Amino acid sequence: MNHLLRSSSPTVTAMRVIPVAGRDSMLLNLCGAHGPFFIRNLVLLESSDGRVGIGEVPGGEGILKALQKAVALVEGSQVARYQRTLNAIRASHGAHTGSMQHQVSSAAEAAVLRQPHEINLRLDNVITAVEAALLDLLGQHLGVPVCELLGSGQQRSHVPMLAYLFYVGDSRRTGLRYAAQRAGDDWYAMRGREALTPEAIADLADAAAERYGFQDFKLKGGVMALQDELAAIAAIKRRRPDARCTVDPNGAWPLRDAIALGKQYGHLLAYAEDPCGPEQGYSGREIMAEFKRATSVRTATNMVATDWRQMGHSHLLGAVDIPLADPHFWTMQGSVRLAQLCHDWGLTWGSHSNNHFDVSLAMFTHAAAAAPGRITAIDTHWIWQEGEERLTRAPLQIVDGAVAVPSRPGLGIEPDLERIAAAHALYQQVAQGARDDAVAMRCLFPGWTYDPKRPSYAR
Ligand SMILES: O=C([O-])[C@@H](O)[C@@H](O)[C@H](O)[C@@H](O)C(=O)[O-]
Ligand SMILES: [Mg+2]
Repeated sequence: MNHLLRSSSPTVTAMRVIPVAGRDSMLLNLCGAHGPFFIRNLVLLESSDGRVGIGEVPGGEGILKALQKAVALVEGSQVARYQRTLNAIRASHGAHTGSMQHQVSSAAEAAVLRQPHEINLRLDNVITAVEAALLDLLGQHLGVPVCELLGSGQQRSHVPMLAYLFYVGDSRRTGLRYAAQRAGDDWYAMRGREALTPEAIADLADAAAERYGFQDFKLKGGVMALQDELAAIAAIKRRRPDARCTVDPNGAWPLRDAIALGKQYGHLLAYAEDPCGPEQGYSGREIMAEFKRATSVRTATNMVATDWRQMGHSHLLGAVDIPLADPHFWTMQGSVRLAQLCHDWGLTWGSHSNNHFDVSLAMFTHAAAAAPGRITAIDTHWIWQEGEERLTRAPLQIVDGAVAVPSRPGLGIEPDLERIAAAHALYQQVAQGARDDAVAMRCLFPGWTYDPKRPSYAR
């Protein structure tokens, strides 16, 4: 490198890694139930021109430690040379430049059965946290929004989001510290109350649509019997015939049943997300391809095409129409690169999500804003936190089912340091290591264990 190059780039003067926690409802999934708190990791960068850049990624010790290890590589670096800094972090983990597959968890962790929400935890989460914060700083320095620095630049003014619906357990029966349940029929009251039937799911869809204007709906499945989850979709469609609906059982449905019901009810679905997973020695990609061929239902995934190598296999098999390229594990740049490929190859880009704060909402928004062509409404868990949680002064808003892309420079958000300190204090009080959704489920069903092929609640 030529050290004599003159650069007007600001430098990073300080990097802080801050684990934070927020409150959640008792959302059910294949792995159990969300506990009363979720955790995330934040990166805050200060620059020599007096600015602050921010990034947010999943919580957990592995990512936290890897981010702390990156501090020495980030501090003192030039903001405009962010690629060089990201490559240095990759190299410090033994990854090649641009490699997408290194895990940050230990070999021992990798050896145990990985649950759906663990599949996407890897070095790219670490890269993304720093990448987002550096792009935020660079955008502010140059006076342009982050989406204009990604791929071929900004492609849309609004990003469509979907209503991510969950069956909700009765948190009062758990003895855990969930927020008190409220009376009323607006979204904020309903999101904390039990919802276990098709009509209750349709009520949630109505309340979410009323509050945020959604036209797209996703039900987290793997909880009830397959036909009951499709009955919940049918209940939404009865009330909203034009709704675009999908269901995501995280690969739990046996292929035979999924094909039989997919043929009967597939017309209700805009696409099916990870309907099936590995079976009888065949990979999830092979089984998904069989499902698709047999039912003609389009498929989406955040489980079987989660990096470039898997994408290659998936494409050769014709397994997936909609890769859900969450920037938190594809990186912001990687996610947009995949969006460009989807556009050129006739696939549809979308994004997966996990519980997140409003920093991630901005990150999703900028990545999706830079995705060319027709995209599918992207996942966000934000509706389960919106109104009570925030780490920025003015979170982006979901209006008419979409977020307007901010025209302010960088990510277009302003960190609220007091709220961040409070979320960190909560983390210190409640964090219990890695996410384990079995804990809350065992409060309802003592001795409950995860089974990737059995619904978690209706057993
Ligand atoms: O929040 C959840 O329970 C979801 O199941 C999440 O963990 C998944 O990673 C994700 O949303 C998905 O689409 O599979
Ligand atoms: Mg999914």
